[in-house]
Amino acid sequence: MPYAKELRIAQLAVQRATLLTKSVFHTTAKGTVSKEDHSPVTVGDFGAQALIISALRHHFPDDEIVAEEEAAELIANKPLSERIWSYVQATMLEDESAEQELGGPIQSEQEMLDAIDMGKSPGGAKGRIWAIDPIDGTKGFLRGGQYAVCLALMVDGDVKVGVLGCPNLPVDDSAPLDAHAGENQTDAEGKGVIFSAVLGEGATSGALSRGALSKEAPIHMKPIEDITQATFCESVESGHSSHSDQAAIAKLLGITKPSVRMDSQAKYGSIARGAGDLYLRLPVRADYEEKIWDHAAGDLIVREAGGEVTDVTGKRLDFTLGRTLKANKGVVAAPKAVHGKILEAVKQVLSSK
Ligand SMILES: Nc1ncnc2c1ncn2[C@@H]1O[C@H](COP(=O)(O)O)[C@@H](O)[C@H]1OP(=O)(O)O
Ligand SMILES: [Mg+2]
Repeated sequence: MPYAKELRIAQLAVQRATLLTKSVFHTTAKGTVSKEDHSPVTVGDFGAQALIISALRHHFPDDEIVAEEEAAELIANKPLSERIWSYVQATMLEDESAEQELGGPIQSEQEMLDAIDMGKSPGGAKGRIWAIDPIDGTKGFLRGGQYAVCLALMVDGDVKVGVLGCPNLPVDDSAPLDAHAGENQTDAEGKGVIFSAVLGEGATSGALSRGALSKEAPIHMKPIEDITQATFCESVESGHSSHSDQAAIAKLLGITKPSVRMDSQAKYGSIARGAGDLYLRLPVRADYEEKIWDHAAGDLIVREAGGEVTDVTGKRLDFTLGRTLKANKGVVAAPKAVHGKILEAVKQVLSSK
């Protein structure tokens, strides 16, 4: 299979980084990390980014990396840096050979800071570029709801590999999404899934456990026979996408079920496995540029599961323009067969504003 090594390393790196975010969440819940500047998001974001970059550097030293965080804040804040370092040191895959495969643990706090700072690539249309979002869905993470650890490889602007670690989604692909999918899912029975895709090779899901990664199963979007029965996913945050425009589109399509609100790229994974049908992300602010790390993995996973992903004008997401999707506005993701129909409704609602 093409990109087999990249896929394997990406999956293990996401698995390990996800473990760190979970342990930060749990320690925080017990009150250990409580000061403002040691917020669980900050600690989890930096720690997960360090772990992912160190694995990528070990295997693919010449690749570029686009990641959300920079180390400057930590260099100016020693207690915060030490706090993150303690989590990074304590996080290891249970499967020892997999841990070794990732290049083993980071050796020092300085090495951790150096790793964090290797995510400053400007991105672009040429070469091999990884995009990392160590904790996508910050608000969901804090609520104990949905968040995702996201990693994608682009080659000459084309997403080739995408991996999403979603620790609070059900393992079972056929578990229906309900309106509470985004709430307090932490450590509920049977939670934790890793979605993966390689361009041209399909998309899969598997259990995201502490131990060796389980065998994965192919996933597919659900064929929609009657659009009025569709379930659509949207952000929890009304500042990230327009709930009112999305409601108007649903109404125009005759959809009567309430939307399922959840944070992060868990939305892409959920529709890719057929648990939901559509993902609508209508812009709130005309000047917001979506970040490549917020979409690269999800875009590929949905397309490889039989879906189509465009912006609100019908253009494919364009990952060649740097760290943001500056040529796109919003996201419309749906099974191929109905995407055109959804897009018509999107255009109609937007033009009537
Ligand atoms: N105005 C905005 N429009 C769309 N997305 C936004 C906006 N502001 C922030 N975001 C991004 O939305 C992502 C979360 O999406 P979701 O609502 O689907 O969970 C975050 O990565 C966040 O970026 P940031 O990390 O810079 O805050
Ligand atoms: Mg994000």
